[in-house]
Amino acid sequence: MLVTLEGLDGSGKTTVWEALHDAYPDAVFTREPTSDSWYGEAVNRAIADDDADPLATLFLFTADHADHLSRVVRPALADGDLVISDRYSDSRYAYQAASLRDSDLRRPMEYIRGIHTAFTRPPDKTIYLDVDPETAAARSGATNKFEQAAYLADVRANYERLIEAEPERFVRVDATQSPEDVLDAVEAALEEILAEN
Ligand SMILES: Nc1ncnc2c1ncn2[C@@H]1O[C@H](COP(=O)(O)OP(=O)(O)O)[C@@H](O)[C@H]1O
Ligand SMILES: Cc1cn([C@H]2C[C@H](O)[C@@H](COP(=O)(O)OP(=O)(O)O)O2)c(=O)[nH]c1=O
Repeated sequence: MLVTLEGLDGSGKTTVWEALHDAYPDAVFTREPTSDSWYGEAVNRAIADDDADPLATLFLFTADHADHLSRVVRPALADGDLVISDRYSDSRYAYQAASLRDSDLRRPMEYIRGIHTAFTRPPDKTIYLDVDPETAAARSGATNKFEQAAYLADVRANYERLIEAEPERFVRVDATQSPEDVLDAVEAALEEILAEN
């Protein structure tokens, strides 16, 4: 089963993902952008480059996703493992649709979803750490172009569209709570998800 963690920068995904290692020692913990491939390195170069072309950046993230799927996610799922990914395809649908909002693409989110459909493996469940853009930008330190509050407001609106389209896939957690309470809520959500399957 594939469970993904999504949310704005600074929503606390990585904090939760790291804490979950103790509770689920047999799960496969992974992330996007990947941290152990040259595709992930290429993505990190694009993130750090304020002048990177947004469409080119979309394809770099998507290439990293393709490699992540074939190298990590599909083999782990084939072995029957629980896979917990810190960010996944919804990050592209939310972030790159915001980056491409003023581009020549008429419907960026639909376009981005379209290029994934043929090859991706959708998550079974997605835990969405919900936080306002100001808190997100403050927590993340606004160190890269994706971490600015105005941009994050667009990204958050895109996540809301995704949740509205597939309410049964998402579990929303209030990420403005203390780290302990956020972790408790995520662990409770995961218990329920695993009990259902
Ligand atoms: N619930 C929380 N309340 C306050 N600060 C938090 C919370 N969760 C994480 N943080 C802090 O916010 C920053 C970003 O957290 P992180 O887990 O890296 O978020 P993300 O992976 O979603 O960008 C870190 O400094 C972290 O210690
Ligand atoms: C996976 C992914 C990340 N991103 C962005 C979100 C982050 O600003 C940045 C790096 O992701 P990440 O390392 O997960 O950052 P954080 O822990 O702060 O949330 O890349 C996209 O724009 N599209 C994507 O598909």
